[in-house]
Amino acid sequence: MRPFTCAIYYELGDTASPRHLHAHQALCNAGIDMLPPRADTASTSVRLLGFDEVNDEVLSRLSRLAAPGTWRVLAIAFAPFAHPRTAWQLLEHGAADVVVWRNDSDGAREVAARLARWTDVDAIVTSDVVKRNLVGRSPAWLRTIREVAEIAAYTDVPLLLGGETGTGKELIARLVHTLDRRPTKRDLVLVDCTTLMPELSGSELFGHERGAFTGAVASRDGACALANGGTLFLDEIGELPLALQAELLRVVQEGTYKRVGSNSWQQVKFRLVCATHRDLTAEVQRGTFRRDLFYRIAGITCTLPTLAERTDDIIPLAEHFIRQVRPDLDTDRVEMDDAVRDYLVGRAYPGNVRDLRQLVTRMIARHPGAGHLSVGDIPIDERPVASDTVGDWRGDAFARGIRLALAAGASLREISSEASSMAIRIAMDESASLRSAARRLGVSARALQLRRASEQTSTPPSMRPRR
Ligand SMILES: Nc1ncnc2c1ncn2[C@@H]1O[C@H](COP(=O)(O)OP(=O)(O)OP(=O)(O)O)[C@@H](O)[C@H]1O
Repeated sequence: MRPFTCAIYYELGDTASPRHLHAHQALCNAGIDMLPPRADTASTSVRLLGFDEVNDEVLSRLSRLAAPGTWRVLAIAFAPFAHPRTAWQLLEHGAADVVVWRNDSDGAREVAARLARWTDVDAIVTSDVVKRNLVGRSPAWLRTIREVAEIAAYTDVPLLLGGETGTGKELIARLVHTLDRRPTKRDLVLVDCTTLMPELSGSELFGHERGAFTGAVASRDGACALANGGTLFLDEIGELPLALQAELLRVVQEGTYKRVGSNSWQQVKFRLVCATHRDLTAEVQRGTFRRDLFYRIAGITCTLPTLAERTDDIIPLAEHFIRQVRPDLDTDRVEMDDAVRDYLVGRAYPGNVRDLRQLVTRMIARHPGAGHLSVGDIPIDERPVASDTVGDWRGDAFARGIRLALAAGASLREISSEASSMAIRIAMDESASLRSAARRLGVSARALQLRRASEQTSTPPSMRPRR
């Protein structure tokens, strides 16, 4: 067993109780390297928090210890003193894990097993394969990566990745496949469910026989067959047509499917990773996503943090993208001015990491290749508007418009709807791309695209904006 460096923390005053000393001895016997009580050295990697009862003082000490970016705390509650509510309270106050210590041999074994798991997961998180592909050391990001690494290495249950657009769901799906420890692991197959055509009856997923539909000139394997023995990543699973949801349920549940146009069943086995930016539980409530399928694909769910929740990662990500976009540049010499750094950190990113990547790409395209990246490299449509053109928009002109609308008998709904349509039209007219218009409006590009599409279908042709 690997030796662990850890400190045991006695909560009941400075003198350790016999129970704690017993536990201490049992942990030492289990191969866990213990530091003396109250040792407070920065080099210790694990801290054990042992206590007989949970009171406010213990909980607030725990919260301080486990504050983001400080310690990962494994709390030990000594039975029979631990109340059934205790474990929850400890988790709520930041403990990463809780062991209820029933007797010395079980308790020590359990602690050792948990620490071994932590050490293994830490080794994955700090491995080259993770560091090379995924940038980020913020507490929110590290928490996510740890969770994903553990799922990938120790389980094969279906994983559902949530999170806004551009938060890195596809990248994480690829990581799960890379970290998967199956000895005979085969390929990763990616399917974007927004591109599945219902009229092909799921041929992209299940394959088809020759002549199954017009254009099926030869039989073909679908994604399920290609992913057999590997990983199937279904991106934007929330967009999967209802008819195909039933078919997919059978594959996930029983591992069987039929090719389109065939009567014989095929067997498959793959790891399933799905991703969505939608709230699938709300879709289940609305009846647009099957409840049984939802529970099948969401064996474990993991929601990726937005860039706003991990602002510490913005500059390292920007530097990573500079290196990616211009590998020919001497990145040590292409530094960012403080003003550029402040701008990048303070800016809103509705499209999250993808937005940041696009912005850095545009900046580096303007950069001559020598010297610092300065505010002059910031694209024109990104620059602040001169202050004299920015008045109080809720002023007289706005009120005049509303008065005219009310006088013409417009309802509140019509006024609100027209105001947002006009904002979209103006932002689109004044921006170089849909993405930068979306940024000005504080919405994601996808949301803007959907909104424009729905306006175009609901507005009579004569009233449609020309763009
Ligand atoms: N932690 C990260 N480190 C490096 N690059 C990242 C990271 N997170 C995201 N990216 C990059 O950001 C872009 C968007 O990531 P990705 O496509 O994985 O997001 P997504 O959540 O799947 O987006 P969508 O929901 O729109 O499909 C990609 O270019 C990806 O390489």
